[in-house]
Amino acid sequence: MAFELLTPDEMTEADRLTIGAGPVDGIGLMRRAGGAVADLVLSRFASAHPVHVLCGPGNNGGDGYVVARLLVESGVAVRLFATGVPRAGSDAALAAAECPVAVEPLSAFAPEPGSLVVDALYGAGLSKPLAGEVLAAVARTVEAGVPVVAVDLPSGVSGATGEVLGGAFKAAVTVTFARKKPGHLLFPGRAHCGEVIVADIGISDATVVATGTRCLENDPAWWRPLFPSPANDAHKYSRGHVGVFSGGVAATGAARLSAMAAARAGAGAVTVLSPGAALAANAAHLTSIILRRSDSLEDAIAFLDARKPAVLVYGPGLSPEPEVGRFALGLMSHASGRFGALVLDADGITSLSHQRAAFFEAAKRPMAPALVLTPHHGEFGRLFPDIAGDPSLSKLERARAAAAKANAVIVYKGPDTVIAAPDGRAAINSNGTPLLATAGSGDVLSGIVAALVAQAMPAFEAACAAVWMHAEAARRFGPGLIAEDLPLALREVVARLSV
Ligand SMILES: NC(=O)C1=CN([C@@H]2O[C@H](COP(=O)(O)OP(=O)(O)OC[C@H]3O[C@@H](n4cnc5c(N)ncnc54)[C@H](O)[C@@H]3O)[C@@H](O)[C@H]2O)[C@@H](O)CC1
Ligand SMILES: [K+]
Repeated sequence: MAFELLTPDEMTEADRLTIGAGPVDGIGLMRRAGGAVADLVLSRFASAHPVHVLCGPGNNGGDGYVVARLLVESGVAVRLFATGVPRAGSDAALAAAECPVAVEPLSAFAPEPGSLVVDALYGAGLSKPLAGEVLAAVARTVEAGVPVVAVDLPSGVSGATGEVLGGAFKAAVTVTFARKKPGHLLFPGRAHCGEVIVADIGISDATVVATGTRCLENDPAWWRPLFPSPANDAHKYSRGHVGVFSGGVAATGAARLSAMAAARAGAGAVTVLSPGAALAANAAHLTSIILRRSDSLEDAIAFLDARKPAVLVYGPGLSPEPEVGRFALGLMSHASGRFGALVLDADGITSLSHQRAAFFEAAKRPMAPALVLTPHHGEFGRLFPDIAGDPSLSKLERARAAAAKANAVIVYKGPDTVIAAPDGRAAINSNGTPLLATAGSGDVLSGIVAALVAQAMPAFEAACAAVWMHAEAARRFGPGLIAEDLPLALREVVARLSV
């Protein structure tokens, strides 16, 4: 599986294990890394003249010296600008010694029309914000508008967090090695990487696994084997029954969006649980979705006892008041034997910020339902203010910390949605689209998650699949999308996943 993401530390470990196992040594890996970048330059930027290779003092710079040598050997006009000198005896020093191109100081670098910049200043070893002549080189490159090929990462982008430290190159193409890094997928770094190409430099799949990485790029390739398909003898309830709680008379649409999405994502039966005052509003807009009155926890429990739905969705169209959170806690304490999982979204999450401790305690009880929380940034900050307020944590680390704290699968939404499980597994989504930045799209997502869990897909994989399907449906529909379009747009996505 090639979807693992390696943090810079894990990548260092992969290098170490590979070199330790032999026969390739450090300079051998560096020659392969530089060779992959040179191949890319020759195939994609054949007319670039000259190529300006910018080299830093570490191994990223070492890759740059290899690139410069190989390009010169291929007849390309190359100028090489360096900041700092590779440490004596290092692989980078060896690469520099093999490079026939004269070294000019970085301060002399000025992009020329028609040129290409190869950014080999800093990669995995970025340790502080860009400053001084490096920042000036970034500014001159942006001003000149010349294309940039970044080696491993655009200098200034943290491979671990996607943060931009001080400033960063904006690459047309980034060539990284063995596997992508979280910083290629997390914003703002992702916006600096351009197209990301992963070059094989001889680090084996087994070595990648041996680093202990527990983070994946979200992709159907690894969750599709768990994607549900109905058994030949299925009936509507065996295909998974989802219950969705509706808001009051002026806020019923969100639950219906969620319910429709659940039905389109394969739930055999979906029930909207509506306050009496909103029954008529819901009834006017529902056909295949079952409608049931529910004005109290007792009403809800009566439904659970009678129908034993697999999954409940609680949040769309509700309000952030404490009683909404108390109702969620009530559902959780009556889950055992009645329903298997609870998807909390929107104000179902915000309302619990009034009773955080009770919620976290309830989530850890042995008989608690499986939980999936789908917060956007604001909701995340309200339920997990300590985690959200810790500037040392990346979005990936925040999602993981929240998943452990709430004993829940966390879908931390955004352009770079992170899905994290309480056991430490995580995924970063990469097919997101700004088309999803539209009212009601989150309600649809919660319905998809619920439907997949109701069809017995494990919660983490279901959440990953739902996030991917949601974005894929939006992409297929295209511009003009509103949330109402998403459930029908899911049809084709489900059909393709089901073959
Ligand atoms: N054998 C290996 O380990 C391999 C490493 N590879 C390359 O090696 C890179 C990692 O090399 P390193 O660990 O040496 O790290 P880097 O080359 O990314 O940077 C480390 C050096 O830059 C300095 N530095 C970091 N940030 C700075 C800043 N903002 N301003 C000024 N100086 C700064 C550090 O003090 C250190 O001297 C990868 O990104 C990849 O390109 C590849 O060649 C594949 C094989
Ligand atoms: K770089």
